Amino acid sequence: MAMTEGIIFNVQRYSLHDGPGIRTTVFLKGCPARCWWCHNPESQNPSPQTAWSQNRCISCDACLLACHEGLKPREACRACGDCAEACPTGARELLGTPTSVEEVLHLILKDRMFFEDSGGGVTFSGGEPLCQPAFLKELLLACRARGIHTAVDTAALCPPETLLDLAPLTDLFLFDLKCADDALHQKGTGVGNARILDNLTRLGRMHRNIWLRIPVIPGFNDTEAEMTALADLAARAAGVRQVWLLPYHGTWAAKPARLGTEPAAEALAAQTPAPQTMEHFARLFAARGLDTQIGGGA
Ligand SMILES: C[S@@+](CC[C@H](N)C(=O)[O-])C[C@H]1O[C@@H](n2cnc3c(N)ncnc32)[C@H](O)[C@@H]1O
Ligand code: SF4
Ligand code: SF4
Ligand code: SF4
Repeated sequence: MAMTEGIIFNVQRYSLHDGPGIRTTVFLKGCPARCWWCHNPESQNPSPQTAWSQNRCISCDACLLACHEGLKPREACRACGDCAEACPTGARELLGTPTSVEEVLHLILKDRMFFEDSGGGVTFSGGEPLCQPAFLKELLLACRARGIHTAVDTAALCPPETLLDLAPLTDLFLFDLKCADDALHQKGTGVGNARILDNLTRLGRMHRNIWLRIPVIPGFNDTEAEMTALADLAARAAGVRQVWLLPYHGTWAAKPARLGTEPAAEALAAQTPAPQTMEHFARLFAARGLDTQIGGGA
């Protein structure tokens, strides 16, 4: 097997919200979008980076001593991870590790028994997993060769050739749609949605197992007009088996401080939508004949 490496920032075992059954979710680093609500902001930068949690720090200076460059400021840090390794409390972390296909596979195979018993498998998420296409392709091939069910959790922010090349190797797509209006999409995520919609049309022509995932984000797409437009779009798309409406949650909240960034003003004001709001939006999709669920994905 080739020794392709990718950058991953987390592997979550026993995940119940990223497709059917019990799953291992592998998070790949790098994303061209900057959704202000993103619960994985540590995924956006494609390179390994350090983080620091003030509330865990006991001011022991072990990290300072470990960094032979005197604890580099963020811009000069080469993300070697020595400071994180020296930290006794986990306050200093390295987010993102170059990892080979074999290493990822080794982790995945630990849970094979759970996959078989529950109808689960592995989900590749991120970040935008399609930003590391060669790595992802080898992982998908390796899983296929071992009969492991695969899901790719994507916002389809990639050239169509990349998506279509990986489609025959992927058992399930968790395809994210964030809003129908291009200008609104640009405003909320930093990128337009023309490529995403085109990718959905192309994927639907060749793949029969797409679950659309639509995050319901207050102040962004939680309007009757947007949800109706998304429901129309979902009803027109080919290959869609299910629609999942994901209520916004604020689990990103502690992350900007760790990453040394500022949260967006919209994020500070956002509240999780009420269950009645979610149910109302779900009815818009169900009324168009779509099998619609509210929640995380399974
Ligand atoms: C972090 S994304 C990674 C995959 C891909 N980049 C995408 O956006 O679909 C995984 C899922 O989390 C959802 N998500 C991100 N931030 C969220 C938040 N604050 N509340 C609810 N869902 C969120 C996304 O809409 C997507 O369905
Ligand atoms: S990751 Fe390496 S270079 Fe960066 S601050 Fe830590 S020890 Fe220094
Ligand atoms: S090693 Fe960890 S606990 Fe000690 S000063 Fe550095 S960040 Fe704080
Ligand atoms: S596309 Fe996904 S990973 Fe990228 S910023 Fe948006 S929610 Fe986060």
